[in-house]
Amino acid sequence: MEGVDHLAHERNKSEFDVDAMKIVWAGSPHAFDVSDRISKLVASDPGFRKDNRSTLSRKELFKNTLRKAAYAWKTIVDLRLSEEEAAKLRFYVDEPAFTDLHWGMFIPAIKGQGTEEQQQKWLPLAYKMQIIGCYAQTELGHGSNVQGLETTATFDPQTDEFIIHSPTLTSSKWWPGGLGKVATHAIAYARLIVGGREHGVNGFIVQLRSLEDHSPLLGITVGDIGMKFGNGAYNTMDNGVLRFDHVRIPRNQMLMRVSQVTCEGKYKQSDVPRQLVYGTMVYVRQTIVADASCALSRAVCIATRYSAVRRQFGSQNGGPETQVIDYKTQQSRLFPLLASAYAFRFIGEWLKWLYADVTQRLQANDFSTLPEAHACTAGLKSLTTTATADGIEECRKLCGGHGYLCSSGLPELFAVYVPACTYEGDNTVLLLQVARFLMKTVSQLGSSKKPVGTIAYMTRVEHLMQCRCGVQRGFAELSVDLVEAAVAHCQLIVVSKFIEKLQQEIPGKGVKQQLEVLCNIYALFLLHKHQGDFLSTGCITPKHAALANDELRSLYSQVRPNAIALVDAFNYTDHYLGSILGCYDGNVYPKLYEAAWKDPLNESVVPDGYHQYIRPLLKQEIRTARL
Ligand SMILES: CCCCCCCC/C=C\CCCCCCCCCC(=O)SCCNC(=O)CCNC(=O)[C@H](O)C(C)(C)COP(=O)(O)OP(=O)(O)OC[C@H]1O[C@@H](n2cnc3c(N)ncnc32)[C@H](O)[C@@H]1OP(=O)(O)O
Ligand SMILES: Cc1cc2nc3c(=O)[nH]c(=O)nc-3n(C[C@H](O)[C@H](O)[C@H](O)COP(=O)(O)OP(=O)(O)OC[C@H]3O[C@@H](n4cnc5c(N)ncnc54)[C@H](O)[C@@H]3O)c2cc1C
Repeated sequence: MEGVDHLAHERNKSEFDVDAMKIVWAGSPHAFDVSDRISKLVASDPGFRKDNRSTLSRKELFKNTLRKAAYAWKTIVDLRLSEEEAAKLRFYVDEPAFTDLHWGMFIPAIKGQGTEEQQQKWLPLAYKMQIIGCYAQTELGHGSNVQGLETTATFDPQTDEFIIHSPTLTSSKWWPGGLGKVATHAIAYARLIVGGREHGVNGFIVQLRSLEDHSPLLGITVGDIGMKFGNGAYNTMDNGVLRFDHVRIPRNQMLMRVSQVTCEGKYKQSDVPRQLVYGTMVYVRQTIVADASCALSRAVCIATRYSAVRRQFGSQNGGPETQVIDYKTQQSRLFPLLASAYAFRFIGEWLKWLYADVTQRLQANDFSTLPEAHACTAGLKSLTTTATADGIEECRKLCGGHGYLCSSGLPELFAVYVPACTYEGDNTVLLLQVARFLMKTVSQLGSSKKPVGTIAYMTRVEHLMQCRCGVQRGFAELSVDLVEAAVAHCQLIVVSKFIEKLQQEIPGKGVKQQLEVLCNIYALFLLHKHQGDFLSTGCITPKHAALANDELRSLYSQVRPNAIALVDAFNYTDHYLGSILGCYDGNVYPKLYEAAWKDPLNESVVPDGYHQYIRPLLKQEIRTARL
């Protein structure tokens, strides 16, 4: 029945202060207040409805996304929302759109790679959305290999301009979000050519469309690259294709914090690492880790609530069947994902600190932690997105057949999320960067340069390297093993930072105890999953492995009474979850049944096409093959 909490009995089992855990999940009382207020604002405004997405055509879907983006912007302006509140509103609108790239990449690129003068010119226009930007780096022929990009930017000293050109088909910009139909400007990455000499890939601000009638400017060919994975999902985003035909831009539209070109045509490289040109990608990778905890926690919330609602088998003398959440197999699949959601939340908090710290150091020309920041953002982006994409799919399976319904929210969540394993760096390519960092660290063992921070533990392998220092096989030859070592390195960071989180003051009855249980589940589940490596290297004995298994089962039993409260702590509205299976009150079956009849296919009891195709079949009016 409506208004009845079908999960009340589960909520009454909780052994900790859920409101206190909500603050821990949000990060602070202030962050909780902003999230709670804005999520409810979005949920209560019919202008942000999203339950019809799977029934719209691509063009209807895209136009609806533009409407919502404009409506969101109007809401932000009318309510005078702060930058933090506005970001939260865009998050809870929950629809990939051009604004993700305008706010998430175009603006950060100007802030990170533009000079003070360039920031003063372009940021006010971007913040007021008087221009809409995208990040145009990837090309048809190159994405991972940034140094392989083919677009050219040739300096013309006669006119003090750069000529931006797409020399080949494969140099066409391909994938940039927001590019296809909306962006008026791009940060385009191109090979800088000055006086016939190449100076690597740099970023250039290029206007793409008229601010009067939105038509593409002279020399610009631009459009959408077409439908992507899934129906609604990421098709709300106009990922685009862009070709330049000798497009001229003023010299001062090359982002010049890292490298400069003078009006005399002199190329100058600042005394900063050239990799700062990649700074926007590092920034986005750390935000993607926080996004991973959001996406995984959504899926886990849905699967946990539904696992408590769903009963199957086990009825004794006509009594109620067993809740599937009580099956040990269901717990062994679900609770490690619940623990991962919390683990990724805390590693996301730490990575945000690491990024802020390296940014502050860069301002003082201190580049000492840049390699570690690159390795951590690359590795943790790879680890958390892979685990989250796999976790969302596991949550769909944990919900049985109903998990495959769009009304469960899981198919769309999966379809929107999985590209995170590719965008902002293919996950394997990024792990290879971590592996390169680890090997460089190992090669420096024994020198005066002692490993610190997240690689401090590597001093312990020093003895290994000394006895094996002569044995070196090619990086490429060992890359599979090195990628596994990179994953293990990142997992160690996640576990370490979870443990460090527990050493902080954590208010609320039973809250720290619950987090300790989740931390132990996360760590022991990894040990169980990789026990072959731990056993073969002698890190643990078979008895240790058995003890870990026993402890995991015990920990699952400890989580069980708190599972619903632990997902309630995410404080997601039913609107944001977009899932009948995950609705707060657990009143699933009536809602599933009601939703079915709303499908357009049920607008008529006799389907279109019956008289044309089915009736002739049934009436044998179609010659049938001799049976
Ligand atoms: C239904 C609801 C759904 C809810 C879920 C929603 C979830 C999503 C929510 C929000 C979405 C947010 C919006 C996201 C939208 C998508 C955005 C995507 C945008 C993009 O994809 S932009 C393009 C990204 N492209 C890449 O990442 C390219 C990857 N390739 C590279 O980074 C580089 O090519 C490379 C690093 C792999 C190699 O570079 P290269 O110059 O060749 O360098 P190397 O020779 O390998 O190394 C040399 C040296 O440099 C060091 N180094 C490399 N990179 C960096 C760096 N970034 N910073 C610092 N140092 C770096 C490297 O370590 C070497 O050092 P050494 O010499 O060893 O000391
Ligand atoms: C939804 C979505 C949104 C995007 N948005 C943007 C955007 O806004 N702006 C933008 O510029 N780009 C964007 N991209 C592009 C994205 O950044 C690239 O697709 C991504 O960097 C991967 O590069 P790639 O496509 O060249 O993959 P590839 O590198 O071609 O990967 C193909 C395979 O090759 C393997 N591989 C590649 N190099 C190596 C190597 N050295 N060693 C071992 N294996 C290797 C990879 O692991 C992978 O298995 C987007 C992509 C998607 C899917």
